[in-house]
Amino acid sequence: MPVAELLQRHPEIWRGATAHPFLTAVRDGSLPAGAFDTWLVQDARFVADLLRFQARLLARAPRPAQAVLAGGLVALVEELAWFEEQAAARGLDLTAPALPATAAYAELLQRLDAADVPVALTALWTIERTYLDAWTTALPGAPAYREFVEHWTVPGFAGYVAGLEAAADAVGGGRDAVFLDVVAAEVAFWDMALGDGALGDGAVQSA
Ligand SMILES: Cc1ncc(CN)c(N)n1
Repeated sequence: MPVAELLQRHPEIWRGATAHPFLTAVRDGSLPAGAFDTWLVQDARFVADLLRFQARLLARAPRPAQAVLAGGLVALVEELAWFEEQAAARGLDLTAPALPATAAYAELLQRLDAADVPVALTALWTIERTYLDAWTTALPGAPAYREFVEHWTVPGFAGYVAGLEAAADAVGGGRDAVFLDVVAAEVAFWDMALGDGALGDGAVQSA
């Protein structure tokens, strides 16, 4: 099954991850800066975890998937530098401990080291496709967050996600279980930033 079919097979959980209240609040400007900052610090940790996962996946990837994975690794290193700049500008401490959703996502990535390559590639495509579609939902972004929304919706990122899709399809990806695990981890990650009730009671449940 092509990986893109997974989106149609699981529309509700997909919508929960890509039209989350965190994203609509980024779009309309109602997201408190503190909730965004919590999310930003945790996402920097996630990117570091993803870089390690992807490096391990590249080491065992089939020849046709190497270029897209290697290109993605370089982009993640640049992304980490960008997070460091943003954190410095906002006065954030990137050494803050991982919150539970971040730690759980890191554990999922570690478990995927033991999964076969089609499953791991499906996971990586799901991670990046979810992120792309989520930030697309937040377009154009309220002025306070516009720079971030624009950063994660550039055509180059969409092209990278398309490359991952082709790599996953070429090895027969399209596995429901790992797709559902990753999307659940993405939902939990958005929820985490709203965990202190940043948008008021019931905001997370209304996803
Ligand atoms: C939680 C999450 N998921 C995905 C991405 C995309 N690299 C990210 N930065 N953070």
